[in-house]
Amino acid sequence: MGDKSTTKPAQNSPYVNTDDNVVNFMSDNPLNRLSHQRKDSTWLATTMAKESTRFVLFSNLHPVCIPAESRAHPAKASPSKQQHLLTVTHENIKSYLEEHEPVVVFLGISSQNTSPQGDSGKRSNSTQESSPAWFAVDATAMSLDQLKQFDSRVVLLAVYPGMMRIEPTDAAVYAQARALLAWHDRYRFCATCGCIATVEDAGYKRRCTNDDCRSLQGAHNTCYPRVDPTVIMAVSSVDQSRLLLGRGQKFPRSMWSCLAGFIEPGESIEDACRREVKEESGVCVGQVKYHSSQTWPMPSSLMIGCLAEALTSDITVDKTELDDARWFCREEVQQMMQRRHPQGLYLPPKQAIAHQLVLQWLKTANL
Ligand SMILES: NC(=O)C1=CN([C@@H]2O[C@H](COP(=O)(O)OP(=O)(O)OC[C@H]3O[C@@H](n4cnc5c(N)ncnc54)[C@H](O)[C@@H]3O)[C@@H](O)[C@H]2O)C=CC1
Repeated sequence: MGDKSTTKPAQNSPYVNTDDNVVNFMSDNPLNRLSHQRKDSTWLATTMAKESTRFVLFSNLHPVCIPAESRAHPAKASPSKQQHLLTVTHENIKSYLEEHEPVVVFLGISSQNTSPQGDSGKRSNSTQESSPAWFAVDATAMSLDQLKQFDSRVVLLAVYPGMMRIEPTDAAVYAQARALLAWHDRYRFCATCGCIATVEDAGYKRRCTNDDCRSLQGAHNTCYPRVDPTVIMAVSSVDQSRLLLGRGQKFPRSMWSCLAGFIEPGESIEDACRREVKEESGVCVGQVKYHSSQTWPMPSSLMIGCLAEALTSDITVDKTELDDARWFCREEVQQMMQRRHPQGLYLPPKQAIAHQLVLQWLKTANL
């Protein structure tokens, strides 16, 4: 599906994915995950203890961040609201690890030129080593005062919209770490037999402690981190002149977005798009084309972004799912995109795949 050579749109389709490399926010992870090292406990222990190794911290699944101005080049700093993940050394958190034995997840090894930013200023000189390793730590048992001892400017970023403020260079690392820590937070017990399940494979597996448990035989999805595929689609009207947008019940009052929903077991992406749009808005959808994807670690979605064509136009809103749904003409969509809509209506920010799908629709709609 990700292979663009196999996803070329049909001739005469108005949808042409002009961006060969769609890189959404939280994509393009700069870390090499080195999955083959996850079972090597000796290597992991040695790597964790290295001076150059960096630990990112989460408290109640909120990332511990510092303002982006702390970059090495303040002149190029982003607006002050931007945040970096705080990183600390093994020396900084050794006693916390020993005392609390928190969940620790190995994230990967950074290459020298692409490592995420956001050092606390208190870590050791990592430039001596070309490829520092990165780990994520559940630091929930640390008080805010303890966290502030690493850096007095630390903040805990809320999930949404807080995480939109994470610097793009750190965003994929945040997503990887949060998705895994959120999984451990909810799956402490074996889903097959209910016994305690312990962390294995550097945080990428949980193992049931009951020797008779069926989850210990074969590949069991109860042992591995969840990824929940979720479709999100920009639905174009039959004549391509309008876009279908909806308002979720928990959305800010004036925000509209693409319709979205979880893929059900045994369902294709295309079928899920058609079902979700029909259920939520009553609109029938025909052609569905893949556009791009976005990890959405709240807690474990993989957003599969599509461009779709409606076959019908009458709308019947499912009020249990949506507050409202309606067609918007191109001019209105542009006004919403540029935040100059007369009624103050707007779209999700550029970090959300919904925004990118609408942008693509604006670029390619055949008007
Ligand atoms: N990145 C983006 O641009 C956007 C992301 N999203 C995300 O897409 C996801 C789905 O959107 P909505 O349907 O509007 O969410 P929602 O939160 O309104 O609906 C979720 C409901 O779906 C059901 N459900 C079915 N399978 C589920 C599963 N595997 N996990 C959790 N709930 C499941 C539950 O009843 C739940 O209440 C949400 O996580 C939302 O945050 C939604 C819109 C834009």
